Amino acid sequence: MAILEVVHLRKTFGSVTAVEDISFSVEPGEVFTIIGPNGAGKTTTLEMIEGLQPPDSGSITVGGLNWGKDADRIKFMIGVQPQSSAMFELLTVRENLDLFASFYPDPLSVEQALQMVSLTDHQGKRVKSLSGGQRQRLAIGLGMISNPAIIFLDEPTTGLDPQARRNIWDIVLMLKELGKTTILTTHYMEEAEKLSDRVCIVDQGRVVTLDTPSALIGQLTKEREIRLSLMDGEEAAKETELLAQSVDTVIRAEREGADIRLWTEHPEDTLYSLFGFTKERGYRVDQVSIREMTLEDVFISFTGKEWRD
Ligand SMILES: Nc1ncnc2c1ncn2[C@@H]1O[C@H](COP(=O)(O)OP(=O)(O)OP(=O)(O)O)[C@@H](O)[C@H]1O
Repeated sequence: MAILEVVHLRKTFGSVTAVEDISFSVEPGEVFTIIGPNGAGKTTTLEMIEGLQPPDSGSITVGGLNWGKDADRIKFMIGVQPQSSAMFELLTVRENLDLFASFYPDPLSVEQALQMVSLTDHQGKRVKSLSGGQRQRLAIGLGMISNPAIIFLDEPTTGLDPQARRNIWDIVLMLKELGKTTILTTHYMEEAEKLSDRVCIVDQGRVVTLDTPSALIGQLTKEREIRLSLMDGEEAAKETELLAQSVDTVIRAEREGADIRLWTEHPEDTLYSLFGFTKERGYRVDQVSIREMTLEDVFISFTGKEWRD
């Protein structure tokens, strides 16, 4: 049974329709990621699920319960990573966790929470002196302190350096190992691709597609991009480009200086033909690569918008 079910959610603010029609369901233990352009309605959707905003219409079921009748029980089932403004800047990491733990009947021990978010060594530091990554880990620890079944992480890695982002990824993977359900939003495609069991792309308040990262990528055309760079300069590249354009398996080819890019559904056959030609001419190939499609290509294909990082 789904642990979270959202059916035909809609929310307007005056003349602005933030969420037009959003439906999805999440299975227990999944990492479910919502991505979308700015203003797509992600935060509004999360806030409705978290009980912070009432929807205009539609229904939300959390573990078989709904906000209208079972608000108190739902509050104990979900954990929300608070914005940093919800933390007490002058209290230490440990004191913040202690305080949040006191709100719940059966919280994790502070030691467990510290360990989960790798802050044991920093427990005596005041929040105001934490690094961005440590702050964000504390925010997740505060969201987890009630030992909820579902945790909501709204852009937990935005603005963090690559190492700090990886530390958060480790926490998400650990939550999965513990059997928790994670609802994530992110602006980093690589992160969505790596961590998510399923990805839901929303645009203009609607779900435009929803599936596993590999199924979403697999829906795209089978076209692959080959990049080839020749050591023998522009003239050699021009000739090779001309040859490439006459190869049956090549859909199109472009050249910039000594670099050639071409698109094909049959990379192996195409490379045989190209290498046959360069070998015959005695041209030396400096670099060759085949670019795989990524979630970013899926995003652009479904929303028609460039991704911003
Ligand atoms: N309280 C509000 N009052 C008026 N308009 C709002 C309010 N909250 C959100 N909106 C509008 O609703 C739309 C969706 O906003 P939302 O914050 O849900 O998008 P988002 O996908 O989370 O965007 P971002 O990636 O920029 O955080 C936007 O046009 C936004 O300006």
